[in-house]
Amino acid sequence: MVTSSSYSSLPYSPAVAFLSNFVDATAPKMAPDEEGAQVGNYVMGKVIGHGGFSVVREAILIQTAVEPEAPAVKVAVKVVKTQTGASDNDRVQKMLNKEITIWSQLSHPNVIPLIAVEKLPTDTFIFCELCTGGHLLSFLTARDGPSCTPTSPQETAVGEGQSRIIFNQVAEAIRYLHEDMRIVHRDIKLENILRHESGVWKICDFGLAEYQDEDAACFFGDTLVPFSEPSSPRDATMTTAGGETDLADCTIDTEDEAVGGSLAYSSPEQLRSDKPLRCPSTDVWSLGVVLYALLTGRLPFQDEYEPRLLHQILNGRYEDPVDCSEEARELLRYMFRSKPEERWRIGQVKESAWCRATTSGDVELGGGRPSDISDIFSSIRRSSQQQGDLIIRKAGDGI
Ligand SMILES: Nc1ncnc2c1ncn2[C@@H]1O[C@H](COP(=O)(O)OP(=O)(O)OP(=O)(O)O)[C@@H](O)[C@H]1O
Repeated sequence: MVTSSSYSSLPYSPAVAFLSNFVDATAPKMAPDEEGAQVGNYVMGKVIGHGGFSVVREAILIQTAVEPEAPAVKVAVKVVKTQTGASDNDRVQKMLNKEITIWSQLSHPNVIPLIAVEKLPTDTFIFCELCTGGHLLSFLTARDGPSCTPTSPQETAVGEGQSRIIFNQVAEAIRYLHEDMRIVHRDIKLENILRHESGVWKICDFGLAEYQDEDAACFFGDTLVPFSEPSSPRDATMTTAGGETDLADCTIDTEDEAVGGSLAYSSPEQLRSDKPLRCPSTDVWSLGVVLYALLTGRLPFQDEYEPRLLHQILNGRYEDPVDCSEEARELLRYMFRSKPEERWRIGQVKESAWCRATTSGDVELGGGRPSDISDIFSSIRRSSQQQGDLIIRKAGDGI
């Protein structure tokens, strides 16, 4: 009997092979990164996002594009030029390869799965699960109408119940990276947290991710520097998470490779370091910035004048969100401890009173109930498996 799996070893489905007989060989060739071009088993669709060196598009699995009865399988594809035009193109390509290596090892319901990679002479195409619900920044700003700036959320807090659902999902993704995979993300921010159509929140962008540095002084895993319980942080309207630091004490290297990530989310130890840190405490700080934005609709550390912003971060100065529960404010204080060895680890964050609490608002957000979520996760996993395991192909491998 002929089944769809009978064709799995062929580069194209029979329908595509048949249609290709009618292609005009003299027609001008389409660039592979244009809408309508075919790359691997996908047809390029519209642009849905932009990164520093990438364009992100929708793409449709070819089998589903030419077979009208089949439901269209859409994915996202990040396209990075082989020659980005940057003076340090070699470094960009090296970082891209690192991103692919790390991302391809990940498998978690709150992490966007990588599906396939196609390397052509002109571009690299990274196919991954599509999240049609936008990023967390747009989710927060959309609640306040069109007057919001595109770079920071406004005073549009989503309420503690909804914040907890979103935050617990993101924190679970970070726990998986830190504890199960020993990886640090290093670019946790609202724009890198995307909403799947099922309502589940997932992290993306592993462009700065790295394996944890087990020898680094700031790594406080079980076997190295034992975690010391911090003394109770103070409770003040303007919270200061550490002693005063003078800007002159710090080395601020402005090169991407040195600091990396977005300044408003950077930890004090990262700002003080002249090289990128590989310790999980920096992700916990950035996650604290995400939590603060969820609870208040504002970023905790923001100032148009960069030296003042650096000063706020280095001294851990933020406005205590007095309208929030004491449990939420306590969690923020421990996530914004200036000394990384005093900051809560991700496991402690997940075990905090605020994360474990339940309120009536907890079931309101799409896919919020644990039983529904696990159903969604297994169906997503099934659909990802149907699309096949990760394939990395280079030009010349029969593409
Ligand atoms: N899987 C996806 N589904 C839907 N949209 C996506 C997806 N991946 C990325 N995007 C969109 O594209 C944008 C850029 O993606 P991404 O952050 O991965 O690119 P990048 O080149 O690493 O960016 P940056 O330079 O900011 O690090 C995201 O903010 C998001 O809006």
